[in-house]
Amino acid sequence: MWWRWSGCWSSSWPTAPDTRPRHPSVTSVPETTAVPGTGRTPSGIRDVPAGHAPPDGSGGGEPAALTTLQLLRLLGSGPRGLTEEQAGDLLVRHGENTVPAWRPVSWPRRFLGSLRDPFTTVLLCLGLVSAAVASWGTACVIMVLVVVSCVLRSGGEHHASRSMAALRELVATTASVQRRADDAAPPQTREIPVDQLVVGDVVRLGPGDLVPADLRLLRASGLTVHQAALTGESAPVAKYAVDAPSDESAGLPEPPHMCFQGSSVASGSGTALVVATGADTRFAAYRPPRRRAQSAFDRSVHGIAWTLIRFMLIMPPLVLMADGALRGRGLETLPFAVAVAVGLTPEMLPVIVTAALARGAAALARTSGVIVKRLPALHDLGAIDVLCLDKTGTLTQDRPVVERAVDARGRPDPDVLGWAAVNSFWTLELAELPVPDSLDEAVLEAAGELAADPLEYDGIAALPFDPVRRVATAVVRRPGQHGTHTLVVKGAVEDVLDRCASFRADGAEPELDPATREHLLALADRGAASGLRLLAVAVAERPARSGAYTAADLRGLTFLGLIELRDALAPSAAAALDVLARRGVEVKVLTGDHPGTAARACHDLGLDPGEVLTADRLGALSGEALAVAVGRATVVARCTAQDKARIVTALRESGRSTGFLGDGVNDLPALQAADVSICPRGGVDVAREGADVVLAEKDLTAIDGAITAGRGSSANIAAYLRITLSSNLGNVIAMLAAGLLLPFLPMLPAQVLVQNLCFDAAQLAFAFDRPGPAAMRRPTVLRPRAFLRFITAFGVLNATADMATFAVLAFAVHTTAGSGDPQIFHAGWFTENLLTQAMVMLLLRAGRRAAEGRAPGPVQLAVVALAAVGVLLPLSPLGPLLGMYAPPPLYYLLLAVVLALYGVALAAASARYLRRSQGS
Ligand SMILES: Nc1ncnc2c1ncn2[C@@H]1O[C@H](COP(=O)(O)OP(=O)(O)OP(=O)(O)O)[C@@H](O)[C@H]1O
Repeated sequence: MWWRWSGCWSSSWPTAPDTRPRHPSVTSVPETTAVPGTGRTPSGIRDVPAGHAPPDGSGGGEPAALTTLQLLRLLGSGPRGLTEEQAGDLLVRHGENTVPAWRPVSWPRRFLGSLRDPFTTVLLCLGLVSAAVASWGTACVIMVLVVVSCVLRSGGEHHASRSMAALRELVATTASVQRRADDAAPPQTREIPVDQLVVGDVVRLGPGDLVPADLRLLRASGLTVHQAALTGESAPVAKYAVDAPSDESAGLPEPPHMCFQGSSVASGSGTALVVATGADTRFAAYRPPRRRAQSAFDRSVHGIAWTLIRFMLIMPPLVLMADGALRGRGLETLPFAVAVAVGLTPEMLPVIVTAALARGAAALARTSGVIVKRLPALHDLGAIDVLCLDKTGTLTQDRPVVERAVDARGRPDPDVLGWAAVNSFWTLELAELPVPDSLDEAVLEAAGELAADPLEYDGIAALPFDPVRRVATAVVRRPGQHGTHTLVVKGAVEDVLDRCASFRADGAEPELDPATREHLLALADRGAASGLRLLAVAVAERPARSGAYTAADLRGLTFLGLIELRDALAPSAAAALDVLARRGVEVKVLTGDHPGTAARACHDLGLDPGEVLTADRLGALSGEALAVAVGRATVVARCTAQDKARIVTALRESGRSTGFLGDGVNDLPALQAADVSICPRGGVDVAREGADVVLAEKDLTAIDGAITAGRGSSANIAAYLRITLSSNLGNVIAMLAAGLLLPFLPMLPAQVLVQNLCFDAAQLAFAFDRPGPAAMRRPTVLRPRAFLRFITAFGVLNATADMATFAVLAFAVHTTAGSGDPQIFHAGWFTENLLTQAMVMLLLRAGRRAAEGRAPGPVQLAVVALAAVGVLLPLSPLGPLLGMYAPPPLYYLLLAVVLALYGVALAAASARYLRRSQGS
């Protein structure tokens, strides 16, 4: 059955390209077939595989300058492609088609790279200062901190990048290659991983494909490519096959008959010969760095980090000056001042960020098949508060079925379906599209049931569907009518009507006046309002000609009627939309489809469509005005790729954290513009390759899972930052105060640093924590002001507990020992610091938890370990080594009271903070 396309289209396409009638094409982008012929003598080609020199000894030349025949002979290939054996040999000899810059970074390089982290740099500087004043103990402990944090960080990143690479393999791009089992066998088209391509392979290109290597076109139909990555030019560029290139065209920087790796197909299709792979491609030579704008979360974390670094840098001179002025101490205080600055550093931040993200991404891949290709995108996912998506396949199943075909009067008319099938069949056939469009499949399926046969016509030329023009055109010859060509056009109702001058009704073809046009649009609106998808069909007769057809020929058409298709709603969409709304994520549908169809789909899924906008009404708006207009709407219909990108950009610039879910070539600019780009695994190559997150299926439920995982990781990182910084700040305030009040240093530098090491180790638990449901309810945003308020408030509370401990310690030591022994003071304070830190970890974390009734496993364990070290270390043999002697029992008793009071204050403050932050 000719209308059953699935399978036969992608796996084996026998010999159609060589046997079908071929003609120049329909638009400014002509269909071209490079028939091998003769041309200039080649003069030296770079990429010729060894052993593939032309038998005529013609040497070589630039692939762009040779004739097709010369090039094929030079590469030992042919229009039917290589044999599997030849391809295998070439792969072994010349290696895989991968760009060297993409090879993974080794662990030692990562280790060196982690030394460039700002916190590490500051620590190293402080270590050097300590060494310069011969404070070797401090310098050694700082070095241990640096090495531990770099090993953990580079190890974590290395592990994360290896698992990411393994995950990326699952969504690796493939190329459609034409190969033969042996010399005598017919060519078979099959998908192979892009890295398996070799020079001489013949590949097929279709809309959305990434150009997998440097290629010379053998045939092309309406082919345009985006080559912005190579040239910076954002508009698609026409490409066509040329058999014998002129000097002028071959000498162009981007010859029209060559496609280069790094570009992608915007529309049309082509068959091409691979002329360079891997390191020999142009892309490998000048791949421009693609820097992404920092996400809001990254910006907040960096902002906080730099504030701390400034604070750390002013800390040692400040301590020195204050100590000098008030206590008359000199440079001997420097190691202590350095240790205080080190105590402020959240040096585990990069480690915890990487570990939390990698863990979240791995769990997501394991549980729902969602692959996060760029690790920080997991944060961005957690932060999105607006999700833009297309309609087809997201809200609907993308399995349209023709409901009926009607003429201009709205009466059933099988002829309309017959012409639509002619259009679908010949556009698919002549354009050699690797994957048929679902609307075309539906039309062919329905027409097959009516026994309509497009093969009665001869296909002449075709221009496949173009999302900007929104029409597809086939030029055919009716049986026996050699002097006439028939243009058969189908597409979006408004776009087809714009090209019509008359309409067919009751056997006549009256002029299409404005009133009839309005009437036909209203007919379409009624169909759309009941949720139907619509295709308008029109034809025109033209005298036969051999020259190319252009877009200008698509006018003066006769409107035939409409095809109405029903695309059932996706079963899980309604529930997923509801969950997204409850998570505080606003959904916006940006579609190329009819406004009525999109609004009805939203309505049926329980998403209030409100006022439905069409992209042409937004044309004049930009920036803030556009964001306001789009902010109010749920559906924007009739969007082109550029409209979708403008809308996403406007939302982002208005401060919304924006995600975009799309899978087609017309979604590409919007995917690039979004904070997080999400694409299903079945999306076109270029969309999938550029996406931050790849879903197993185009399913909104999976997005909810991904958002939850993102919020979980971000919540852990935010909790780490809040807890660490507030208790570090508290300790630093208390140490400075004690330093000024006491006749001796409140803690020795080595004690400060050991205490810091214990804190750091315990806080690693945050990377493995499971935040409670409260963290999942809203987008995770770190608001720096609120954040600073938090750390100041809790820091002061912590410092108050510390100061109370001084008093207690002084009292206990004085009553029992009769003197203020610094070693006992140090031990007492060490214990108190670690115990308060453990309490902060437990209470600030469990404050949220307790309300939700779940116990935090890893954090709880870390808290117990930290408390145990705090109590036992000064009592152990290590205590005296670090300059600490056991405080009297009375101290522990009084400390318990202080801690109990601190615990109550902390729990109350934390509950108040929770109430306020949940209310805001
Ligand atoms: N193969 C095709 N041939 C002719 N017309 C088509 C074809 N595919 C789509 N159209 C028309 O173009 C319009 C816009 O299609 P487009 O692919 O841009 O958006 P969509 O897939 O319907 O929506 P979404 O962007 O939500 O996925 C459709 O409403 C339809 O009328």
